Amino acid sequence: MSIAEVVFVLGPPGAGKGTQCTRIKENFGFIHLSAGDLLRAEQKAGSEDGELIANYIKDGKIVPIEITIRLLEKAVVSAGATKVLIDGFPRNKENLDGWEREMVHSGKMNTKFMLYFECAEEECLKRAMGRNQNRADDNLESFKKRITTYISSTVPVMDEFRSRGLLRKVDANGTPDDVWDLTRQLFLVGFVVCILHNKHSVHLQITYRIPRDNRLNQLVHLKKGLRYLRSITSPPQCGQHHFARECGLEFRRGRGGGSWGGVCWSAQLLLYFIVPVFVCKGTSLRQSLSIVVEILILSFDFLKVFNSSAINNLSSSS
Ligand SMILES: Nc1ncnc2c1ncn2[C@@H]1O[C@H](COP(=O)(O)OP(=O)(O)O)[C@@H](O)[C@H]1O
Ligand SMILES: Nc1ccn([C@H]2C[C@H](O)[C@@H](COP(=O)(O)OP(=O)(O)O)O2)c(=O)n1
Repeated sequence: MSIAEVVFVLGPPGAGKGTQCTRIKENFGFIHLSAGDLLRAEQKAGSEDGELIANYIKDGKIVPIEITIRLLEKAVVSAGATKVLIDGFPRNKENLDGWEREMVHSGKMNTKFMLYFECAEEECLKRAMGRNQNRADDNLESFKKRITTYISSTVPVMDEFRSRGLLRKVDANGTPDDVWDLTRQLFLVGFVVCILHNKHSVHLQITYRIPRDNRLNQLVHLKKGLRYLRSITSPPQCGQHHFARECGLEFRRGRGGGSWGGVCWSAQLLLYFIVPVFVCKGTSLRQSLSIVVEILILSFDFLKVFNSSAINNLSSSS
């Protein structure tokens, strides 16, 4: 069986993690595991850890990792899933260390990235109080404790993912539909290809959809790819006027200056949705097409760096 690819989902209590996870599950074929739900179910099933779990949850504290990891592993294995969302985990350093020790280093699962739903505390409180799921911890006193635990224990774990370049932040203050619009973009990775040809040349337009986070790494990768492409094709023409400049790999300095901070906003916007257009000219159509194939292979490689499994949209017309 292939190794499960895991996306963690975090954010303050009541931010709407579960709500968005349901949509991700329906649209992108993930299974959704909520660490909190698994713990609550274990408690209700009357397990020997039941009382301990109940006390931790009421006090807004984080249950010891041995219990949580056992439940998570069992759920992933029994679902036989390869794309897994784990909501509400890792909640503290102990959770993260346990996960890496038991799951990652043992080769059982791969961590893809962490999705972070950022939402104002008052809004979270309002949502949690209106949740109506009869939860023992959806009261003001428990909520305050959960927020305190979130700030002291969970935020450092998110910082760790940020420093690894694996944190994808979503503004979760809007309506569920607004938040979904932002969330889905992070999973839409792929490219659309349009091929037009005549006798000797092939006009190839590739539209990439890549996540907005970690754009600088993408830019570096893209730079390498484009340099290579320019060596095998005529210089790429550009579907978007800005792109010409970016293909030339000149960065305008942002107002902030500095080395990384200086990469300008337009480059960042471009990386969200890139439309390079290549005119592939060979001595024959066959030769032009072989160049096209090479570009496509490179495009796949390019996307592998992000979420190759999510390549979801490949079409061609001629
Ligand atoms: N964007 C949103 N705007 C308003 N209410 C929301 C939003 N997202 C979720 N909710 C509601 O807020 C409550 C908490 O959402 P939930 O997904 O359970 O949060 P979490 O899993 O982060 O604790 C639920 O009643 C849900 O219907
Ligand atoms: N990794 C985890 C996840 C949840 N828990 C416990 C402690 C949390 O306050 C409760 C509820 O978590 P859940 O993710 O369902 O809810 P909120 O995001 O806090 O609304 O479960 C835990 O101990 N360890």
